Amino acid sequence: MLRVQRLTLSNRLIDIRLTVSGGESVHLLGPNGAGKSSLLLTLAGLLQPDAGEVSWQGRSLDQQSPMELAGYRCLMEQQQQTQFAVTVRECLAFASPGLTLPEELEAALEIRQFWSRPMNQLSGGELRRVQIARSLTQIWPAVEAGEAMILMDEPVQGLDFSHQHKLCQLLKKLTGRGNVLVISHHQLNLAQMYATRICLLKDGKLLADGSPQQTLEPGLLQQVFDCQVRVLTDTEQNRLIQTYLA
Ligand SMILES: Nc1ncnc2c1ncn2[C@@H]1O[C@H](COP(=O)(O)OP(=O)(O)OP(=O)(O)O)[C@@H](O)[C@H]1O
Repeated sequence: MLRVQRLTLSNRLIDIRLTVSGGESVHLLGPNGAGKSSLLLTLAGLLQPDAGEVSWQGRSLDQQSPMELAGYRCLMEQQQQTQFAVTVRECLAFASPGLTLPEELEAALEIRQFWSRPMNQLSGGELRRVQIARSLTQIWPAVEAGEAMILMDEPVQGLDFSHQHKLCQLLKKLTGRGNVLVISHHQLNLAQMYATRICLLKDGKLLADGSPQQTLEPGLLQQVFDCQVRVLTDTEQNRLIQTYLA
């Protein structure tokens, strides 16, 4: 279980409280600058809060060495620069020496076709798929055991429609094993399809935390995004579809 108590980080995060149990998939939504990346970095133990605490399985991250954290927690950051001409194979081998790419990662991310290509010659979406694979392979034993904390900052950015869904289906499968997922992005439709919970952030504050039905609600979305949002329901699938009204 991931637990966040009264987390404050300058004016970027204000009194955030959050508990995420194994098997939950929490999607962070909010406008640019809301605090999603700051929250993910703090959950990962990479940013030290001014106040409050992040704990995993009852132990504060402060009590854990970088080595221990690296065994069960991954963070795929939003901006990942690749200046080096290492191949995809070398990049993955560096992240997880001796590990062959798990078949279920390949099925969703389809990166073997780039195996011998230099990282700095991939397209934006291709590179993102490799970066997702690298993040997950780094902690693969914990993922397989259902004991991982998977943090992803806008992993769907740049992915085509099909790979967005393949990634979300993969993550759903992984949380089904008991792993914790906290992911940020800007796709309301993906959130309604794949989130078990949605957290709406604005100006560093957690404005709402609940199921897709509770949070993808026109009044709340208007408050968060400062624009009118119409929420449509696909009655055949019993799914919500959100549409922005100009
Ligand atoms: N290194 C930093 N030092 C100080 N302030 C920062 C830093 N990085 C981001 N901020 C500020 O913190 C606030 C939250 O930024 P953050 O990157 O967490 O937002 P976000 O919700 O992830 O935004 P986006 O959707 O644009 O990625 C913003 O006001 C931003 O300008």
